[in-house]
Amino acid sequence: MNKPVVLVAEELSEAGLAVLGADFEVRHTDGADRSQLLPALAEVDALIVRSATQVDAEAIAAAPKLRVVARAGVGLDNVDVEAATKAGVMVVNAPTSNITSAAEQTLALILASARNTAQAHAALKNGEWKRSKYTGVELDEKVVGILGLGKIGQLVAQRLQPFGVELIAYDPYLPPARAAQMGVKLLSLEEVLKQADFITVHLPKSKETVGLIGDRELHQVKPSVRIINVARGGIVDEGALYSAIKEGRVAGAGLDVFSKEPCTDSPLFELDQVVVTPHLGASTHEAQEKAGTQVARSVKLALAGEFVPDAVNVQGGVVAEDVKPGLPLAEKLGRVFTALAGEVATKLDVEVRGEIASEDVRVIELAALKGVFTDVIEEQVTYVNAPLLAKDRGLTVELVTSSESPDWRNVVTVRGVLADGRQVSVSGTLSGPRQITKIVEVNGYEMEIEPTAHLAFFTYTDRPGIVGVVGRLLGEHGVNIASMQVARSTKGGNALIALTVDSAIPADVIDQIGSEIGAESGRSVDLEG
Ligand SMILES: NC(=O)C1=CN([C@@H]2O[C@H](COP(=O)(O)OP(=O)(O)OC[C@H]3O[C@@H](n4cnc5c(N)ncnc54)[C@H](O)[C@@H]3O)[C@@H](O)[C@H]2O)C=CC1
Ligand SMILES: O=C(O)C(=O)COP(=O)(O)O
Repeated sequence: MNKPVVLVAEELSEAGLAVLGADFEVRHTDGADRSQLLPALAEVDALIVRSATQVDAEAIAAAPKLRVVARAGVGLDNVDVEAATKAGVMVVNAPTSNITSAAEQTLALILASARNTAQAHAALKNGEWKRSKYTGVELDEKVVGILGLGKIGQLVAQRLQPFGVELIAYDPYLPPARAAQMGVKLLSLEEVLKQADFITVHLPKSKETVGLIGDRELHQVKPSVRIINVARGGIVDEGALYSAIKEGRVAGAGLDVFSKEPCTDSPLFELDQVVVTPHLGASTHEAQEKAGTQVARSVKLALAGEFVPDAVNVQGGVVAEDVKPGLPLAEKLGRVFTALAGEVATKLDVEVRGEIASEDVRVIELAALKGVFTDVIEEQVTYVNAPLLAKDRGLTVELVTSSESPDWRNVVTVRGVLADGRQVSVSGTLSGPRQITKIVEVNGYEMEIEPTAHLAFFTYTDRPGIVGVVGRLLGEHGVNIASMQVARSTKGGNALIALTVDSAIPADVIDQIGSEIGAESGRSVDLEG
C-alpha cells in the first residue's frame, strides 16, 4: 500500500520529522512559491506549514486527497479555515508551542525600544561612541497597555510584573475578574490608548483587528508611547505609524511582524526610533521543536482518522480525559447502527447517559456521526465533514444527555428513525477496569457482546430449534462462532440473536439463515478497517 504523503512546505524541526517516522512519505517544497506549492499539492494527504504559506481556497482545491492542514505555530490567518472545512479537511495548529518564545521576544523588543539597544549597537559597531543620543526610558512606574490578553498577552503581563509597571489591557472577550487575578485592569481601547506608555499587541489578525491601531487611534496616544507588535502586521497600520513617529506623536516602535512578509523595504526602516526583527517571535529551538512535534503528532492522529485535540474546525470543543474512551465506542455504535438500519436514517439521537454526561460530550455525537457514514460514503469521513454530510443528506441529529444511568456507569445510545418510520437503536458501554467496549442493547433487547470485527443480528419469533439452525448453517459455510446471545421480549414473542464470528459472513449465507429461521431481519456487521 502507498504510504500517505505529508508535504512539508516550510522548515520543520528534526524532532517533528522524527515523529512522522517511516510510516509516511515526507516531501518538501517551498510553500511561499505558488508555482512550486500548487503542483506539489496534487497527491498530498497532509500539509504542514508555518506563516509563509498561503493555504487559501485555491491551494485546498489543488489538493483533492488532502485530509489535514497543520500549522506548526499559532496564527491561522494564512489558512482559509472555512474552505478547508467545506472540503472536509481538518485544520490544526500548535496553540501553545511558541507562546513563551513570542512573549520573550516581546520583552526583548520592549526593552530594546526603551533603551535604543539596537540603534546604539549599530552605531558603536560603526565606530560611534554616542551616549546622550541613546538615552532611554525606564519601565519602572510606567503604564503598559496590552491589546489582546490571551495566552501570549498573559505571559507578557506575568513577565512584566517584576519591572514595577502598571498593567492595563483591552480584551472585550476576557472576564474582568480573570484579568484582575493577574493584576491587569481591563479598559476600553480608548482608555488604553490614552493611558499607556507602552502598547503591546497580542491579537489575532482578523477582519476586526486589521487596522485596529490606525491614524485615528494614533492621534489619541501619549507622544511618549512606544508601540510593540509581535502579533501580526497590519493590526497596527504601518503608514499611520510612520506618520505618527515622524510627527512626534509616537516615540518609537518595536516590530516583529509586517503587513506583507517577507518585508525588506519599508519607510519604517528609515526611522531611528524603530527597532525591527524579521518575524522571529517563534524562532527559537525550543518553540520549533514543540511546534514540529505537536503538529506531527496531530497529523498522525488525523490521518489515522482519530480525534485530534488541537483541531480548530471540529465542532466538538475541548475533550475531557474521561470522555476520550467514549469516542471509539460511539464511532463503533454509529457503524453498527448503519449496518442494522441498512440505510441512512432521517433522524438520529445520540444519547449519552451517566457520569460523563456532565462533561462537554458534543464530540461523542460527532464520533457517532462519523461511524454512521463510515461504511456508506466513498470518501474519507472525518470529524470535520461528518456534520456536513448529515446536513447534505437531510439527517437531523440531536445530542441528548442525562446523568441518570441505572445499569451502567456510562452508556451511549445511537437511536434513529428510518425513512419508513422504523426505529433502530444500539447502545454500548465501556466496562470494567480495562474499559472493554460492549454492546448492551440492540433495538430494545438487552445483551452484552463485544463488538469484535464481525457481528451478525437476526430478529425472529421465539421458538425452539433456532440456535441449532443458525449454528449448523454457519458451520456448513466455515464460519466459526465466537459468541452467541439470545434475547427475547416474551416467551414465544419477538427475539433477537446476536453473534460474534471469526470471519465475515457472506450476504447469501445471511439470507439463507434468514429464510430458514423465518427472520424478520438478518444483518451482518463488519467492523474491520
Ligand atoms: N510573532 C510571532 O512569531 C508570533 C505571533 N503570534 C501571534 O499572536 C497572536 C496571539 O496569540 P495567542 O495569545 O496565543 O492567542 P489567543 O487566542 O490566546 O489570544 C488572543 C486574545 O485576543 C483577544 N481578541 C480576539 N479578537 C479581539 C478583538 N477583535 N478585539 C480585542 N481582543 C480580541 C481574545 O479574546 C484573546 O484573549 C496569534 O494570533 C498570532 O497571530 C503568535 C505566535 C508567534
Ligand atoms: O505561530 C505564529 O503565529 C507565528 O507567528 C510564528 O510564525 P512562524 O511559524 O515563525 O512562521
